Amino acid sequence: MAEVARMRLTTEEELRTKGGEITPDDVLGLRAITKDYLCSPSANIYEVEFVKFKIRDMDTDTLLFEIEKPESRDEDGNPVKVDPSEMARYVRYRFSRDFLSLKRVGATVSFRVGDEGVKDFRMIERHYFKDKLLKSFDFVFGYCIPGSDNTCEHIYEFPRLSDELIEEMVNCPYETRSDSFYFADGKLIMHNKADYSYDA
Ligand SMILES: CCCCCCCCCCCCCC(=O)O
Repeated sequence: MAEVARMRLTTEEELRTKGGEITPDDVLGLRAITKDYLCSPSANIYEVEFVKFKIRDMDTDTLLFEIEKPESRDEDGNPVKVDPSEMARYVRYRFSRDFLSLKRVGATVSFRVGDEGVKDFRMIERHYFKDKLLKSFDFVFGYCIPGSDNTCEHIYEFPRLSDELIEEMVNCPYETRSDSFYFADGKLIMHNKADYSYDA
């Protein structure tokens, strides 16, 4: 509670016009899903490239979702670097109602970084239903060495959702949304969005 009271509230409009870099504290102050991206794909100066993502229910070790990017190759069969501006920044997930009763979900992400090391790589991901903030996650990847392939799993501890809220979320597909903000050395370098339905 004390932490929330100390937090500086921010708005998307304010961050869009503030000038300079967007910081973790800036996005932690947001109380609504953003309408647009807070940085352009070209802000990804470290050429971070996500190549694989999977999530599992940690209590039963059941795989819930998995996606792997097929590697692009040139005519000689050599891997081709993907232009960051070509990477999808928006993902739509369709889960069943049961997903909302899970307690802990493990998300394993594999990513490459370019020729420069990434200091303090961190993701802040904020989940909303309509205009309500459900939970904000803060995952630290730490330092990534130049040219490295990295894989790590972070744990989403689910918030407790009332039966009424679950019912509403199931009945309002894609009105549950998230903003994923990625920082390197305290500066915003990537912003991805997702939306969710729970009626599969
Ligand atoms: C229902 C509130 C808690 C939500 C926790 C959801 C965990 C979902 C994991 C998938 C997040 C992927 C985000 C993305 O693709 O950018």
